[in-house]
Amino acid sequence: MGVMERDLYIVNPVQETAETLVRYEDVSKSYGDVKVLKNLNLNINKGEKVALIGPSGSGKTTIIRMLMTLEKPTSGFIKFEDEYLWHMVNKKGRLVEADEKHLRKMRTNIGMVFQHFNLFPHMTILRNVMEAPVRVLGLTKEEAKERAIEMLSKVGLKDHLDKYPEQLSGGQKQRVAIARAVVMQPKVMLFDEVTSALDPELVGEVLEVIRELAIETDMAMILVTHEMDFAKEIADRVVFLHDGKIEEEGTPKEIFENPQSKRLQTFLSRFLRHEQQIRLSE
Ligand SMILES: Nc1ncnc2c1ncn2[C@@H]1O[C@H](COP(=O)(O)OP(=O)(O)OP(=O)(O)O)[C@@H](O)[C@H]1O
Repeated sequence: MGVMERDLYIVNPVQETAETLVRYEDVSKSYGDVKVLKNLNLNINKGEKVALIGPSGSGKTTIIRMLMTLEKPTSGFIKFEDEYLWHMVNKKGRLVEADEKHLRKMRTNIGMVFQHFNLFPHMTILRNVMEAPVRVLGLTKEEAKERAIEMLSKVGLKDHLDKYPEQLSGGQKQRVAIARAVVMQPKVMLFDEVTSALDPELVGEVLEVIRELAIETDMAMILVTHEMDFAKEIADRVVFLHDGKIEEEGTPKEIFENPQSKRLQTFLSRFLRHEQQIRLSE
C-alpha cells in the first residue's frame, strides 16, 4: 500500500456507508473537568472485528461502555444502524434525548462481556443463559432452553448445565458469560479485557472461544484487549487510542509491523519488553 493511502487511513474520514453498523459522531466524554474522550469519530462496520488498544486510561473501556448504554456521552452522537442510541425522534420529528424504553430496545442489539463474569450466583449455568431470552426476547422456556444448550455446547460446557457458577473455574465462568451474551444474537459483541482477571493458564480457553465466534458468526465485535497476539490474529482493524483520541488505526499488519506514530511505536515496544520479561521469568 502506498504512503498516501496509508495516510488517508490514519486520518480516518469515517464516511458512513451501507456497511456501517455503529458510528461515533464527534463523541466526547468528561468526568467533572477531566475529558476522557475527545471528539471521537469511529465507524464499526457490520460483522467487523475491531480491537481497541492503548495505554491504561486512554479511554478504551469508556468507548464500549457508552455503546452498552452504561455511560452517557457528554456530547456527540452514537448512531446504531438508522437510529441513535442516546437520542430518539419524538412525535414532532425532533431529535431528543432517549427515554428508558428506547434505550432498552437499542440494548437488545448489543452484547457485552466484562472482566468479571457477573453471573447470577443463585442460578444454574443453564438458567443463567436462558434467563434473558425468556425475559427480554419473550421466548418460551423450551425455546430458550434449546438455544441455551446449543450455545453452552458451543463454548464447551454441555456437561456442566446444572452446576452453579461457584463450582466452575474462572475460564469456565467466562465462557458462560460469553454464551449468555451471544445467546441473545446481538449485532455487536463487546469484550472488555475479558481475560485480565483470569489465571494465566485459563486465558487460552477463553480466547479460543472468542476466536471461534469471530470466525463463525457475522456479529461485529469490539474488543478491548492487552493480548496483542490475539488482536493481531482476529481483528480486521486495530485502533490505537492515546489520551482520549484515536492516534492511529489500521489493519493488524499495519499497526504491529509498520506503526507510524511515535506514541504507538513506544507503546508497542514497552509491551514487547513487558512480554519478554514475563517469558523470561516463567
Ligand atoms: N466513573 C468514572 N469517574 C471518574 N473517572 C472515570 C470514571 N470512569 C473512568 N474514568 C477515568 O476515565 C479515564 C479513561 O478510563 P477508561 O477505563 O476508559 O480507560 P482504559 O483505556 O479502558 O484504561 P484501562 O486499560 O486501565 O482499563 C481514566 O482516567 C479513568 O480514571
